[in-house]
Amino acid sequence: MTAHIALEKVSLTFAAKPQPLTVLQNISLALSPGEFVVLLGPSGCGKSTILNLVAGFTKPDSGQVLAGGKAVQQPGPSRGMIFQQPNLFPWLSVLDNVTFGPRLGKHLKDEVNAQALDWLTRVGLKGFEHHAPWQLSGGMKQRVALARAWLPGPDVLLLDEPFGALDAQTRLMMQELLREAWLETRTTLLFVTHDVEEALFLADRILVMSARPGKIVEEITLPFGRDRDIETIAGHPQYSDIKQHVLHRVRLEAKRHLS
Ligand SMILES: Nc1ncnc2c1ncn2[C@@H]1O[C@H](COP(=O)(O)OP(=O)(O)OP(=O)(O)O)[C@@H](O)[C@H]1O
Repeated sequence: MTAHIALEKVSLTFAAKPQPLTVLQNISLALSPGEFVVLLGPSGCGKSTILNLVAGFTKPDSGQVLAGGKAVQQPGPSRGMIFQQPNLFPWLSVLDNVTFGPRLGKHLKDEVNAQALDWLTRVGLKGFEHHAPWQLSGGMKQRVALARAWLPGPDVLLLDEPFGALDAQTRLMMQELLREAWLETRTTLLFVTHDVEEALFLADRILVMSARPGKIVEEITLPFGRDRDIETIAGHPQYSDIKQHVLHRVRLEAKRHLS
């Protein structure tokens, strides 16, 4: 199958002081259409930089970044991004936050509003469309961000530690919500986290990165199936071994980073 997203021999050095900083060196990776891939790796190894490259915010010094077989030239609605902070406009209602992008593109207001209400219902925010962001909890704000990212029907969603600031209970609910929306839409997801359990629950495949300059040092395809459940996954016969292995690998790379 043709890769939906690909980095081919990508290198990137930032012009930093006192010396340039090589963040990625000759890194390659590929995601199939509809795949859910999680990136794990030490702080500063270049995970967000990879998302920024795929989003089109940054360009590589060498190598290629491809989406749907074409070189990524600039950001576009087919590649959405969700950050740790929901970044909502405080002066706009929930509905206006969700519809902001499509309305800028002069899409029909009634049609966009109907789709936005549909997404707000899916993320459990029916009845909150006229609330202001300050009237919402952190988890509710991140639900708005999910609805906003999914509204334009992106082919790819890039998620940069989207649940990192949430409490454990809310995080679990958001993970389940994300999986449901992903299974329904078949969007290709590239998700960055530091949380190994989160990676195990969410991913089809985990990519472990080395310390900077970041490379993929291990790839683990999870055997849990797509129809998994947060309450039963830990009972899978391979869960403990895989968790231990991934934890060990991630800690090893983090130690290398510090030594
Ligand atoms: N635009 C930039 N200019 C200069 N340096 C940058 C720029 N963007 C990122 N960096 C540096 O590149 C390195 C990699 O950053 P990146 O955010 O990709 O790491 P990360 O793996 O996502 O880290 P974390 O897990 O801590 O979020 C860091 O040292 C960062 O300071």
